[in-house]
Amino acid sequence: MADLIFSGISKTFAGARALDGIDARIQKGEFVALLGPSGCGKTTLLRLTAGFEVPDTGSVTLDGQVLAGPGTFVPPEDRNIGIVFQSYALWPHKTVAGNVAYPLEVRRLPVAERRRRVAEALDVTGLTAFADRAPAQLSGGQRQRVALARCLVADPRAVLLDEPLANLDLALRAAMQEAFAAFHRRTGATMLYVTHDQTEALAFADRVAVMQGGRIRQFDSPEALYDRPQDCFVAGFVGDGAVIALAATDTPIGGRIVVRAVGQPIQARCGSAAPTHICVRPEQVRIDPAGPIRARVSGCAYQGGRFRLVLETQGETLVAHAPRRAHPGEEMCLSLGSPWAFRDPAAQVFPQAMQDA
Ligand SMILES: Nc1ncnc2c1ncn2[C@@H]1O[C@H](COP(=O)(O)OP(=O)(O)OP(=O)(O)O)[C@@H](O)[C@H]1O
Repeated sequence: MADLIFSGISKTFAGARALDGIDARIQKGEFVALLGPSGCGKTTLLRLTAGFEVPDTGSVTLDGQVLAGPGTFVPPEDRNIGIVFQSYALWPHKTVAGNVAYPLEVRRLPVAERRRRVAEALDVTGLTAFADRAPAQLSGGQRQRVALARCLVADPRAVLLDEPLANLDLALRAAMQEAFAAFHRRTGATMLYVTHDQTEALAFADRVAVMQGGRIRQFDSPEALYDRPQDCFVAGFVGDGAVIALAATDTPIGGRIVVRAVGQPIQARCGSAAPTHICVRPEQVRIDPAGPIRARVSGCAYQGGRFRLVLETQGETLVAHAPRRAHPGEEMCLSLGSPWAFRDPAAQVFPQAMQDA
């Protein structure tokens, strides 16, 4: 398996920019998710990697080989990259084993070698017992596992997965997410996984590239995206909580800063000299009778074992988790524990210093 490098990639369709200067390096054996709203360019990046599209500028390199770039284009069939789509694209008249064997037949591998590799791929994907069934006799999740086995049997340099679980129901998705993660652990395959479901991306990917408007906004581990988002889009798109513009800030000392938000001075963690916003996750909002922030409940939803409260204070909306139900209109006091303060590159307004506020 191989390093996959995107360098300065842009792609325009009929005057509309689908990708706008993508730079990223995916390491050998990494499981990377491309996460972002509809139309942000995830599928286009995947299709460029597979060779179904050609970049306008920039290059795609796999294990030191330029696949696409100025004057170079390696056709899809010569890239040895496996692809799993949400539509399983199985041969209906072939058995499970026949479908999985197909790429090896095309390559004219000897029969004994074919049998060995098919048996191995069926074993890794938990399909050995289904080898002789037709695709029509399988569930959606089993069919998706056949597609995965067929892709793996060819020993690809990288595996691309385009929303592979989009057609499955919720319970099956959870089981299949676990199956993909187990598969990744077992094979060590470099995997690029497109999804707009952040639970899926955060749960299993080593790193997640959060995309918007054809650009990668942040490429980080799931915990870094959640704890230390770099801009308002990532803070709002990944995870639950609130993004609040700051009225004023102090000078940061040792990664901590006092900021003014929701009418209070608040101790925050910080990674930049002049933050413009804070990201407040539900775990950082404490319902505390002695807390300095007065808030009014505007919503309450049961989430299995806890309630998600939506709280209004000083024109801002916070989210908290609570052990008991609260009612709209109910008032409560809150304290905030260490939200994350960051500087949004697009922020126009520069916060005042605390002493001016
Ligand atoms: N073949 C094409 N012709 C014209 N426009 C295209 C083509 N393919 C993609 N686009 C446009 O490029 C942009 C990015 O599309 P892309 O499919 O990569 O987004 P996506 O993030 O995968 O979205 P989704 O989650 O909805 O699949 C969109 O505005 C889309 O309409």
